[in-house]
Amino acid sequence: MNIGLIGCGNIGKFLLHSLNVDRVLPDCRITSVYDERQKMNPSHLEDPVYGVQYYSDFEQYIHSGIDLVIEAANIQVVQEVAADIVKHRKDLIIVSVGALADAEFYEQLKNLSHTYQTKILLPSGAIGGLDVVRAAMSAGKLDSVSITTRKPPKALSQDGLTGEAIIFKGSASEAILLFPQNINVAVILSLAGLGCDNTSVTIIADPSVERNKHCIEAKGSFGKLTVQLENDPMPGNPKTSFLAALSVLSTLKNQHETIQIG
Ligand SMILES: NC(=O)C1=CN([C@@H]2O[C@H](COP(=O)(O)OP(=O)(O)OC[C@H]3O[C@@H](n4cnc5c(N)ncnc54)[C@H](OP(=O)(O)O)[C@@H]3O)[C@@H](O)[C@H]2O)C=CC1
Ligand SMILES: O=C([O-])CC(=O)C(=O)O
Repeated sequence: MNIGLIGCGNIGKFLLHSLNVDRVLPDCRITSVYDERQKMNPSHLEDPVYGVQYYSDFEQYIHSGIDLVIEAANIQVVQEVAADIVKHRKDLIIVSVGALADAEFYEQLKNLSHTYQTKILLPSGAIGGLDVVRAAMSAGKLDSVSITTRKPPKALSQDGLTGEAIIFKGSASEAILLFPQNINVAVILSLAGLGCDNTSVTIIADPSVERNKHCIEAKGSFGKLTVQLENDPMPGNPKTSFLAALSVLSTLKNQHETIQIG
């Protein structure tokens, strides 16, 4: 499978290395990278390290023989290109899932993926427990869902703190507007469960932690779920957990499995 990538930051570079150098999924290879900000002429450039071509022209990129696109850039990029990707009948993995907190945009993409018979895949990212939340939700057995995220101050632009500080308390809808690079996890949790307006979020900057910690709690007539994660951050971006990058590989791998677990 030929993959198109958008976003060559921490997650993107990890994917390039894992898929094109380590060949962890031998059938999958990133062949094309898109960044419309790069005004190149000619509009594509070959990368000798990863063997990919870079495109700043969307039409050339989307017609470069790719089967699926992975977005690992930011929410704005999802808003700008996701619909066009689906309209070109390419499957799409969205990592900046915060873009889908906009219910109208979410519905638009859902309808397009139905019309154009494509799949939009949303990795679990830096958290777990979504299987339980979805299962409870599917029969209306879910009453409340919350996530408490605790990160080192530098990840939240709160350098200089000497003690822990709650920097946000509210809904996932509000959280993703204020912390678009830090709380995509709250949006995927919301999409699995009660929606962005009904999922509670607390964000704490804590100088005593080095890992990104997420605590998910869900309650309903199914019982109670508590998931605690202590994620190592990506080396180049303290905001982003390594698990988020791994979850993209897992999503890719899962696509081809005939037996689906969970
Ligand atoms: N779902 C989840 O659980 C998680 C989601 N995320 C989200 O995943 C995304 C990627 O994370 P991460 O790799 O750590 O982020 P980085 O900031 O390290 O990388 C983002 C990359 O996207 C590039 N970029 C920005 N604008 C464009 C554009 N218009 N076209 C193409 N590329 C562009 C940036 O380039 P430049 O630096 O030159 O601007 C940068 O290289 C982020 O949105 C992050 O918030 C992260 C962790 C968990
Ligand atoms: O990687 C993490 O721990 C969470 C994160 O940045 C996000 O959800 O945006």
